[in-house]
Amino acid sequence: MLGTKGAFSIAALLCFVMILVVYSVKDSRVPGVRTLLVANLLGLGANFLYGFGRSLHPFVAYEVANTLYIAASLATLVTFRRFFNRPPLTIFLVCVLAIFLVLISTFHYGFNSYTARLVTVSTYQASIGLAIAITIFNARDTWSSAKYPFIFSLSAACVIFCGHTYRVAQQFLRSDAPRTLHDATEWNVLLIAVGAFTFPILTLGGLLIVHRKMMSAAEYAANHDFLTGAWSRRAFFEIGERELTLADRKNRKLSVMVLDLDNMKAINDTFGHASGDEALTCFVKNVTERLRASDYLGRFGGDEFVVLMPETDLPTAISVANRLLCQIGKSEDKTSQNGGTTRHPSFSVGVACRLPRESFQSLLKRADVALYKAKIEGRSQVVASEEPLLIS
Ligand SMILES: Nc1nc2c(ncn2[C@@H]2O[C@H](COP(=O)(O)OP(=O)(O)OP(=O)(O)O)[C@@H](O)[C@H]2O)c(=O)[nH]1
Repeated sequence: MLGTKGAFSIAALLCFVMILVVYSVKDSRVPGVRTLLVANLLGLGANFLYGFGRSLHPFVAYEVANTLYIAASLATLVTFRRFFNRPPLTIFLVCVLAIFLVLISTFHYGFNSYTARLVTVSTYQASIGLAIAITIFNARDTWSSAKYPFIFSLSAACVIFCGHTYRVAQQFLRSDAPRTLHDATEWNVLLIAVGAFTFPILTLGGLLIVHRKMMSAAEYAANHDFLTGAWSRRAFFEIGERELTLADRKNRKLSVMVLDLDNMKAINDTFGHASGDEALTCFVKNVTERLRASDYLGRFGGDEFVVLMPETDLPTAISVANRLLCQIGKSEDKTSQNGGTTRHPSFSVGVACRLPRESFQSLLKRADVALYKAKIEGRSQVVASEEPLLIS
């Protein structure tokens, strides 16, 4: 049967392995990774001292070991709060650590009681397990479609809460409750093993979350334009083909509009490239705010954008384009927060509604031809295409 020293040694080894793995994602830019690294360093020290510190000075065996353990779990809590952009509550947690240290010293030097120390440590650990579980649960709206890393971590935090609560209860209920940390009764070893192993397991959950966040960031970068956040050309085509199939199946209309900012070159040449960038970003934000949630705005390149409007016929698409032009294209240039001026260039729009069995490329081409007409007819206007083109 595994003894308590064996359990602490394995837990220390697991923390060491976790350090090596977490270190490999330290440059992932996911907030919380460095705190997770610190948590495992502290956990490694705590488990080592719990296992072998009794041969050292009592202050190291009791105060230092317990403080490292609690600091490790506080750092884990901060990690999970950072994962979900919650404030780390550093000052509050430092106060918790100080109170803990005072209590442990009191139950060591003032009134030497193993039970009192056990209750203190396990109550803290149960509270931290609960706090981590609540943090993960409260952020469920931000869990991506792949929920596994979040459910895994939530379960590990719940096991920590239940395990430590059970340990405290058993200390009062059982006649053979342990009198020292290294008491070799089966249930003492079992509970210590559960407590010691769940933190590396929680780290594993954290790593799964980091991995998920890295994948989400990569997916976002591949599918969105870096400057404006609009859908990338590639993603827009994928969405277009999907919506086209859907429109066919449900026998619904599908419209697109191609929007091109007027005289962007003049803005860049007169006010600088940064001003041009800001005009593009501002344009996307303004258009997005005025579209339905079911519409898609993509950047096709330069100052040309495309909007895909499912379930929209031509008259509706034209009125949407005119509304956008009226509300955004005719806005005055505004003084921005940093004292500069945000340019609101006007734009030209080509609109097309899908003809029966028409391909997505042909639909886009017709809208593009209509845009060209709008440009040569004087810009800042909407032109609709009704002519089918012979493109398959
Ligand atoms: N600042 C900035 N400018 C861009 C970006 N992409 C394209 N442009 C500029 O947008 C301009 C696009 O030129 P065109 O569409 O040919 O012409 P235009 O000046 O907008 O004039 P019309 O479209 O004919 O009204 C070029 O000067 C590009 O340098 C970008 O990401 N940032």
